[in-house]
Amino acid sequence: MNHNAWLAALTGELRRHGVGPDLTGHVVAEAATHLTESGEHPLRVFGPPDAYARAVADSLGGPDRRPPHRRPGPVRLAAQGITKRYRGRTVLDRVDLTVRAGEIAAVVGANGSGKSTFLRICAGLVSPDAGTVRVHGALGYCPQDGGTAEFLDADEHFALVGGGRGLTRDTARRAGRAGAAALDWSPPAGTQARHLSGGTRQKLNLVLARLGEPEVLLLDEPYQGFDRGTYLDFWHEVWRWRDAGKAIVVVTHLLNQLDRVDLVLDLTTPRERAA
Ligand SMILES: Nc1ncnc2c1ncn2[C@@H]1O[C@H](COP(=O)(O)OP(=O)(O)OP(=O)(O)O)[C@@H](O)[C@H]1O
Repeated sequence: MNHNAWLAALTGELRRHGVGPDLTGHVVAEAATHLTESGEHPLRVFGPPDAYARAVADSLGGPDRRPPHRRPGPVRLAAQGITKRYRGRTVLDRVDLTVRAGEIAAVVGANGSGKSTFLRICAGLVSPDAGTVRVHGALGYCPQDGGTAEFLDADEHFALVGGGRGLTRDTARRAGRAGAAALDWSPPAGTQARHLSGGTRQKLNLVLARLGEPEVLLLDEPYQGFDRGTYLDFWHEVWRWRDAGKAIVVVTHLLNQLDRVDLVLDLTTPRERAA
């Protein structure tokens, strides 16, 4: 089955599973972009179209809904009045978000609405033109892509990033391997990151973001390339972290019903909404 046949089958399966036309378009476009960029085979990355469509449908509120919301704790992330312009175009216009310990916030919006830019500003990687970000506690950031070093294997990543967070080599390796196991991944010793599939590199990114148990987690579409089982494992992990008192921000396209999270920041502009 080639890319186009797989994408056509995915479109049909998503509709058959009751996913609306807009979201189906988003999901198929995301998958197409990932396949074009990675050059990987769809069956290897996403599995059969029916299984992937079922995972997406589940994420929209099947039987596997989030557990009850616990009482949130102190403010961990406070972004106020965030404004960013690129080449005279306003990408973010006075955006506010406050996330407390024990809360999950989703950042949603159309392609190019500034979701990644907002997260990068919260992570301190990009300066806003106006506004402030205050983070209370350590911060872990999982980028949409990149973020791994081509010639290092998983254990070397754990040691390097863990070392930066005050963990010994052994502790970092144990924590990294436990995080990987929670995503159903056993990193092979000696396999450099450049030889991992796109989805597995994202698992590595996610595990690295969590090393040292930071209080605030910023996750930029971390599940791209995950198969269905890993995608569901991912949400169970996010809920576990939330219940352990972490403040979590997830950029996502897939959750327009958003019943798995506590807060939603929608960056769609009124003009885009009217279009
Ligand atoms: N460093 C940069 N220089 C110039 N323009 C940029 C830069 N970074 C982002 N942009 C522009 O800002 C806008 C928002 O980009 P961003 O990646 O934050 O959107 P997004 O909502 O995350 O998109 P997507 O859903 O496609 O991932 C886009 O028009 C993008 O081209």
